Amino acid sequence: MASAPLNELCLATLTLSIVFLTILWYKFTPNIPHDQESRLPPGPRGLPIVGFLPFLRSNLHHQLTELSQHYGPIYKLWLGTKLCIVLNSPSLAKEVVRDQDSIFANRDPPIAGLVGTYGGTDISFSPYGSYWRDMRKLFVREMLSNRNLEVCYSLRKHEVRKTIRNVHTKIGNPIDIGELAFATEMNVIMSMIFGSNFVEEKCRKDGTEFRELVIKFLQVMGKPNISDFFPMLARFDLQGIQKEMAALLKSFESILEPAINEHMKMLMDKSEEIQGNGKKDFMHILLELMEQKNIGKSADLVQIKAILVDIVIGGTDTTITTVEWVMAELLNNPEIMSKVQHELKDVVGMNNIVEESNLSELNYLDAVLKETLRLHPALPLLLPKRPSQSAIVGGYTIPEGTKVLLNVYAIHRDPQVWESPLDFQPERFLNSTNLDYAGNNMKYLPFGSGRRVCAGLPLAEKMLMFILASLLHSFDWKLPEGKKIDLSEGFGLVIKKKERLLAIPTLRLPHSELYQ
Ligand code: HEM
Repeated sequence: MASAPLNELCLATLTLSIVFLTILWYKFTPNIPHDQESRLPPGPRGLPIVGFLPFLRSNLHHQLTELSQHYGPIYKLWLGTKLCIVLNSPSLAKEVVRDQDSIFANRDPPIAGLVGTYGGTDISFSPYGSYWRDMRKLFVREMLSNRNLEVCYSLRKHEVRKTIRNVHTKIGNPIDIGELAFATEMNVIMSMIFGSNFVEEKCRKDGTEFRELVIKFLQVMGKPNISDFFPMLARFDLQGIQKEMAALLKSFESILEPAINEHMKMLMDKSEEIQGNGKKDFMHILLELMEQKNIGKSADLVQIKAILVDIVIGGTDTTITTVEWVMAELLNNPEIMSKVQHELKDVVGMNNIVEESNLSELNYLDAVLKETLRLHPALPLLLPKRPSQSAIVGGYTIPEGTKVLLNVYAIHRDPQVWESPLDFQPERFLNSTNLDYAGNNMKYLPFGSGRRVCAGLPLAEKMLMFILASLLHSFDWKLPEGKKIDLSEGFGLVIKKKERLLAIPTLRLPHSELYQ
């Protein structure tokens, strides 16, 4: 008996909620003009109000690839009040990142992404325009200039050698490859940003904690958030995602702020240490440029911190995930691993350690890396785009403000584009002249293409090749007894292996001093 009023209450609440949501839906669903609506691409029918949202799965890129088999290379999904259009072919990619790049260079960041980047004041999520252009120029031309990358080689070498020494102490024991790659990449990035002292003091102490933080940051950013699909609900933060992201950003700041402050002080004191040998770390370049531009003081700091989020969070997880996938594919394909090591023996020699000058000669390893990024692109849907005006793509209308996903995962595995697309065959990259990372060939886009192509590409390529060549030249690797490779994927903005990869190293080089 007592449950009857409760049921009535539930029913009333439910009815009211439906009425409320219906009103909101009508009020906030973008008003697409009738002539445009009839020219939208096809797509699955969702439910009223929520659209396709209840049917989304956690491995979104798989699901979107399956949908392209039903609805064709361009289709639409209504996700709450948000219209989302997915592109799944090289010719459609060309229309967007080549023919109409200036319209599609705008981003559609998730709300968690905005919270995690101080309102999108970083490079990745800032809208297309002069602010983004200045920030990107500063990063690409100043921080990642050829000269600066050359000058920083000693830092990269120092960290990679440290990793080799570390593995040497664990010969015969299982090593977590992701953890190893993380420590190396993070130390390199941190020393390039703050100088090597910071790495010794800080990263060493908080290494594991920091890794968890980086992983969590990208997981939270990739979580489906009701606020993104019903923006009018964002203020309620119903899933607590915005709050969680704000807390993660605070933890990130607590690690970086002392170093930023120290640099500011050093710059103000014009200390010898920083002036000296032309070897400026990123922080120094950033602070100097900000000072030259006379941007207001508080704006400076926010911009600096936002750029650091891109480099530290965006740059490291993509790189280490890729190292992990390469090693997993090589352990799964021993004959390919042996070809890589043969090449290392020929190019580097068994009495030498890998130097960055060797990397351009390692054609087979380069092909292995490219093939891995074909099958396992770290960002399989790139970063979402939002056209700044309505456009026609594939003969269909894409209205202004739509979320546009370029499904690189589908393109990279399309049997009409690649022969035996699911097989791991590095040879397919050996004699191809235009399958590079710059996004010139629309069938291969692991770093995106057009104006918003990955800004960290020169550093990413150097680091990936250097870490992999060094690990594979110094050691032989095998799986722990009885273990099989599991190539299934986890969930998040960056697609990682579901299971951590453990592998056992044995010595490969003849002289112990090559491990010092
Ligand atoms: C394996 C390593 C990496 C992969 C696969 C990767 C991939 C990508 C992709 C797919 C995009 C989006 C492109 C688009 O939407 O068209 C991107 C953007 C970006 N990446 Fe990377 N990335 C990697 C490493 C790095 C590193 C090491 C850094 C920095 C040090 C970096 C910094 C950035 C930035 C700043 C953007 C935003 C560019 C913009 O919006 O203008 N990435 N990356």
